[in-house]
Amino acid sequence: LKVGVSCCLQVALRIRPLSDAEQEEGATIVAHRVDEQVVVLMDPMEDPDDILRANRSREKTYMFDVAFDFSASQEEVYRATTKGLIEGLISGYNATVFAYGPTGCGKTYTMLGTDKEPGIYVRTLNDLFRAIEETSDDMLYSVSMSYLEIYNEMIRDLLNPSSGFLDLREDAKGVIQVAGITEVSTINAQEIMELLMKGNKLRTQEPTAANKTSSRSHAVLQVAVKQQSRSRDVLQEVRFARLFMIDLAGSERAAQTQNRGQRLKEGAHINRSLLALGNCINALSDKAGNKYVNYRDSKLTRLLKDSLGGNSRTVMIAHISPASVAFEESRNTLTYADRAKSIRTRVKKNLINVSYHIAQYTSIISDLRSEIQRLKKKIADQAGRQLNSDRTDIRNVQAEVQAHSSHQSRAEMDQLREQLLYAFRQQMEIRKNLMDLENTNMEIQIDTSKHLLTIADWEQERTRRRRKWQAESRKESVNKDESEKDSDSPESPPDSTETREVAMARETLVTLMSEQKKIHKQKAFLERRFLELRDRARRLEELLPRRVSSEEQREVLGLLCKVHELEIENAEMQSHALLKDNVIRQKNVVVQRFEQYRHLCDEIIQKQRQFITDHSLLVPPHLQELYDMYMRELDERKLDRAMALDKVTTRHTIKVTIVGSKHWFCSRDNRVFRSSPHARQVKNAVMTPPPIHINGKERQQILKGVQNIVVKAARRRSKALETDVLRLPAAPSPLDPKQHKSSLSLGEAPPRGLPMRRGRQPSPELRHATSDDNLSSSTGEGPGLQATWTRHRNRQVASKNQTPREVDFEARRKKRRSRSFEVTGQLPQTKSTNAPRFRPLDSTSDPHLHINGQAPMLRPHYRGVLPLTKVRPPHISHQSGGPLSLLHIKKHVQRCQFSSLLLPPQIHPTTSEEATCVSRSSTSPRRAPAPSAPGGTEPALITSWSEQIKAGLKGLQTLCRQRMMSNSSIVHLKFRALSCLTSDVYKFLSR
Ligand SMILES: Nc1ncnc2c1ncn2[C@@H]1O[C@H](COP(=O)(O)OP(=O)(O)OP(=O)(O)O)[C@@H](O)[C@H]1O
Repeated sequence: LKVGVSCCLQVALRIRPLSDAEQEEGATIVAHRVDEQVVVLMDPMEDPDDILRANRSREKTYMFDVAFDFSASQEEVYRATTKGLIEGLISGYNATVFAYGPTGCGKTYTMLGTDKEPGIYVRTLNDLFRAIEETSDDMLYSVSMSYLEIYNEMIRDLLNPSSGFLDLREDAKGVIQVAGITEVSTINAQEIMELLMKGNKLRTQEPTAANKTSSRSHAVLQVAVKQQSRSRDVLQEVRFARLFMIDLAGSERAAQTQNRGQRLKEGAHINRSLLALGNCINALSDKAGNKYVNYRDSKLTRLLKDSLGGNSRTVMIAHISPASVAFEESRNTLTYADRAKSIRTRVKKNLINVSYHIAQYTSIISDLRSEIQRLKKKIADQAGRQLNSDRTDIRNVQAEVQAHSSHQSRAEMDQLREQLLYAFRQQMEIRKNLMDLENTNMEIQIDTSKHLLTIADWEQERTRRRRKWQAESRKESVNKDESEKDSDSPESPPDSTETREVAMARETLVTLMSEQKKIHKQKAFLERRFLELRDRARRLEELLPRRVSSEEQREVLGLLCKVHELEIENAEMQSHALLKDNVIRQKNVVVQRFEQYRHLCDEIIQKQRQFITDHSLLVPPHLQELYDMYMRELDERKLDRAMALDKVTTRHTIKVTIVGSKHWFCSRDNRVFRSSPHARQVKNAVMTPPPIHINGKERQQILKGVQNIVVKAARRRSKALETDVLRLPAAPSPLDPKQHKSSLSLGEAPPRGLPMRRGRQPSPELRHATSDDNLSSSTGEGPGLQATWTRHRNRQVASKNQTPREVDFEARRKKRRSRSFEVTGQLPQTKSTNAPRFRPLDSTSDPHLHINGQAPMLRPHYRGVLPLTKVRPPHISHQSGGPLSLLHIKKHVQRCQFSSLLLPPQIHPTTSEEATCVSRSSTSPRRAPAPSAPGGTEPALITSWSEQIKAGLKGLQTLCRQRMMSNSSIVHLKFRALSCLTSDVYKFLSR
């Protein structure tokens, strides 16, 4: 807030016409307007024959800023009192207009008026909105309005009476506010008038003997105006101001109003608050300024605090009746009004300066300005010194001639200086405009890319949906015969109508394009103009040495030029800084997108992993390897470091969340083989997830009635295992280390029909599979075979150590998760012939699963399992996707320099020999070909995750190509790798 200017409270007086009642009473006119400012009040009780009082004046004269009598129109009153406040209001000056006077003297008439003769409220608002409209091309306004009444010392919202009584509060700046008042934002005069009329009807009005439509409350209309420039500037000024328009209740004498009961009580309150107002006026008008101003005596004075003694231009319109019968009231009113004239308020403009991110630019410019000022002063001093020397050497003719010539040269130099300054100023102006244009252009570009992204996202989504629909309808058409097709027509294609957001994005794009064109034109024009001006300035600079005689002058002008050059250079630098800033902002948008996808990737990988763990699915070695690599990547915070690097570069905060408690890890039993040092390291670094507690009730529920499902599931799984083994390639010879190594990959699995691992003990996996199939063998089905695929440790342990209760619990848990189990107790038809998905017996060895608050007896063999609550039930569908090949993955992984991170296999060899082979081969990345898909189905959920990831990354790739992505390229590539991993998991699951 700027320092205020002291100004006096303006006081106007209005004398209403004699009312019918007064005429009937035979009252005479005692109040006369003498001229525009002077009013005379005559005492009707004076007896001209009273000799004792003969020398006393019969009349009292009052002078106000303006005075009106019965002949004054509403328009005249408004023009002379309030109109002038509007300009100040929109420039940021608070204003108050209040009508004061005894009851029935015309306050409401002046403020509200009638339909035919509207009062100050309407006229002010009309003019305010007109003024706003006139300047709305350059300025941006927001206007809000509230309307309240103070009735019996209680504040009521006239725009929302149901809000009850409101309180007055003082904000941090000491401005009085009405807490919870309704503020209507509009710049429509008609709308405001309607609200006003509505509010006024709610105002407490009762007929009294003195006035048929006596207002029993003080009505306060508050209009708040906020204004700021539309054009973006280095320093943006926001101006705000409040206008109070107050129609006070009239002071009254009980005898005159003949009020009783409620009216009398109202009158007492009105008089009390008016007395408080009078006291404040007295105190404020005290010439010595010693009196304490007690605003706190009434709500009215608290509300008027700023209007009376603070930051406001205030107009008081005092009202009196001209009738002799109202002499006393008129005299009191005139006395108070007269006193109020000497009240001074300190008005200041309410300004907030909003500086933008180019604040540094402002400071440089202001420094340069002060430098220019200093130079100007130097020139002026020099001229002054010259003048003085002229005077002293008046007798010296030679000096006279010199003076003459120096005067001439000074004039010339002044002219030159003016021209130079003008040229420089214009150059600066153009530079500034160019910067603004550049800034706007950048913002448009950012907006454009955002909208393009919205459209691209939508189009990708549409394509995805279409493809899905096409695949489904193809499948349907294969399954259904013709007659069925006729009766049950296929689903309609997915809705491809654009969303509102996309339509709006397209519309906005068109507008942005045209804006951009306009900006380009303006820029070209300004650049041409700038070049012209620069040439002109250079020509002037060249003239300098010839025109300027004094060396000092030349030096000064040279400096001036230098300063301007620097100024321009600075402006250019700032312009470049802005440009860079905008580029960074653009990049940041892309990085943020990457971040989103990274989280998505993490989530998918973990959920898929959880899925694998829960259902004890077999994990091919190369996938396990990739997964371990992913875990290491997470543990070593590599991605986060890359993100941090990007953060530093872009100076933007990108939230990078480490998966934290979701870290989980699967290791082999040390009794069977020794993990590599790195694996141990990773294992040690893995965080343990919180244990899962299952309450007794739930456990009981779980235990009940799932045995059948367990048996059925096991049977089906065994069948499926059999099928899988038939599809697996031949196993290598156990004696050949190379082949041992290769045996870990599916490509070198035993040939179809060959017995597994002859001449050696079955691997734990195999043993496990066999033991697993104990259940199925009990149903008369043969054991399933599983050779080289990694199986979860816990499965083995579970089969040995699990109690029936735990088994039952797990089966129950599975049941909850699998819809197909729930409905039929069997796997769906299409799945039953394929790889097993659900292993009800396997997951109960989860070390973190506490039943009845007790830790399980088993030692955990893998640490960290996602909490059960994180796992979603797999939604079964029959759609196949196109997973990326392993080669493809490797390509990307190598490109990202992941190859060095492809650590020795966590691929779970089944014997110590195998472990040796593995450790030997640990330095080279696996080259296992992608397993041939046995064909089958995958849960739709996983399909959609993978598709989302792929589609998203594809979009990002395109985006990266379009933009400068150097800073984010690492992150990008890593995301690619993550995506590949996810795809592989997906691919695996789809078997
Ligand atoms: N200047 C005027 N010209 C014509 N009629 C007027 C004028 N001033 C007041 N009146 C009339 O006088 C009557 C009383 O006026 P008004 O209700 O405005 O008084 P008031 O001061 O608001 O009274 P209260 O304090 O009791 O509300 C109204 O009927 C109004 O129309």
